[in-house]
Amino acid sequence: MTSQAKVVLLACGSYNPVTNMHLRMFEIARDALHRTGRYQVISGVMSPVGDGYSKKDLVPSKHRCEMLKAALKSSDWIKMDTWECTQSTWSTTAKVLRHQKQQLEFLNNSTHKPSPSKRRRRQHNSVSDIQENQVPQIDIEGDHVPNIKLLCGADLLESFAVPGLWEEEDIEYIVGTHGLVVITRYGSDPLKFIYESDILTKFQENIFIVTEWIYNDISSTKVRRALRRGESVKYVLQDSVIDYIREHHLYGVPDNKYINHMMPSPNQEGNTEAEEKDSNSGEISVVLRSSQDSYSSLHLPLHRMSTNLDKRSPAKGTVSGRVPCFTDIGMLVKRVKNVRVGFTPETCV
Ligand SMILES: Nc1ncnc2c1ncn2[C@@H]1O[C@H](COP(=O)(O)OP(=O)(O)OP(=O)(O)O)[C@@H](O)[C@H]1O
Ligand SMILES: NC(=O)c1ccc[n+]([C@@H]2O[C@H](COP(=O)(O)O)[C@@H](O)[C@H]2O)c1
Repeated sequence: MTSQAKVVLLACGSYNPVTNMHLRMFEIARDALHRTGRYQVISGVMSPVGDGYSKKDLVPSKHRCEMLKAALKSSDWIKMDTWECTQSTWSTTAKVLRHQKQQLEFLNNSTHKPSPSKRRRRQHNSVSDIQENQVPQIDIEGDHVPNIKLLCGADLLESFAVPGLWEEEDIEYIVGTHGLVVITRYGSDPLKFIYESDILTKFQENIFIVTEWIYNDISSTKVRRALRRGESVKYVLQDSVIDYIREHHLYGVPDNKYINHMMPSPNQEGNTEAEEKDSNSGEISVVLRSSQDSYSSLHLPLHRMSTNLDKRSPAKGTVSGRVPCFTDIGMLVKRVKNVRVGFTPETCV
């Protein structure tokens, strides 16, 4: 029986924001590699691009990392490495691969896992609270350093042909030394693309194309567009990511439109009280009527409101005519399930 080659899958991307498809790519790739019987995938690493990458609508890496961190709670084998996004300038993918390779060699040569040096700790300060994820925990057994393969969508492979985007020597290093696992994407024809490229044909045996039969053309661009328009992205992103986006008002999420689509995930329910304590700028009580026609009141911290209420003199009381828009109230009570708001449009200005 031949021994299986150990593989680490590395995916570089903007993750702006991370989608379920970014996570699924790892599952699809691992299944495909395992099916061959030749590989054992021991870990997955996601490396978010740094802020120096001048891509339209790229939100700061601090947010993208926090969203990734939240999303990766659902995986026990995919980790984030924040090295790339804490560099002062944009790092090419070849450079990220070199760094990952060094890390693995270091791990392999030492009996102890590396602890971040003081310098690294300083570098990571800008990305709050994600230190525990910065060095992916990879268990290496045996003498062989695992092979790192770049995991990507077919569009990334096809971007190799964009003039000036990739250095030829980088492509040679990525494909020749490491290898690619390419997930098919709508509208792409990776086999034809490889056929048309001399350099890719040369290293063809290092390119593993995986057809995603459960076709899904989620992209972060489409997600950002939906968010901007106040449309639902539930089941496209992890609930924790949706929660984060809403809390930090990323991607132009409207405060007050189509709010039913932005209902909180179950893990956010019950937060209201904590947020009240948070508030140092007063609160407002909103009277609510449940479907059983019983009434309850909800105290809402003013600093969460996107209304014209005068924060300098917050008066505790019922909603008054100073709340500018009915749907703002919908926003305010969004954490209460099965409740109809028991006030009238007169509360709008
Ligand atoms: N639906 C998908 N199918 C296959 N690969 C995908 C899919 N979505 C993203 N990828 C791949 O995930 C990697 C990281 O994606 P990245 O966040 O940079 O792109 P994206 O989701 O296409 O974002 P954007 O729309 O902002 O360009 C890339 O290799 C990309 O090809
Ligand atoms: N020359 C290069 O190394 C090169 C060029 C373009 C994109 N990339 C990387 O590809 C990933 C995805 O980029 P896009 O989101 O622009 O498709 C990013 O991690 C980016 O850094 C690398």
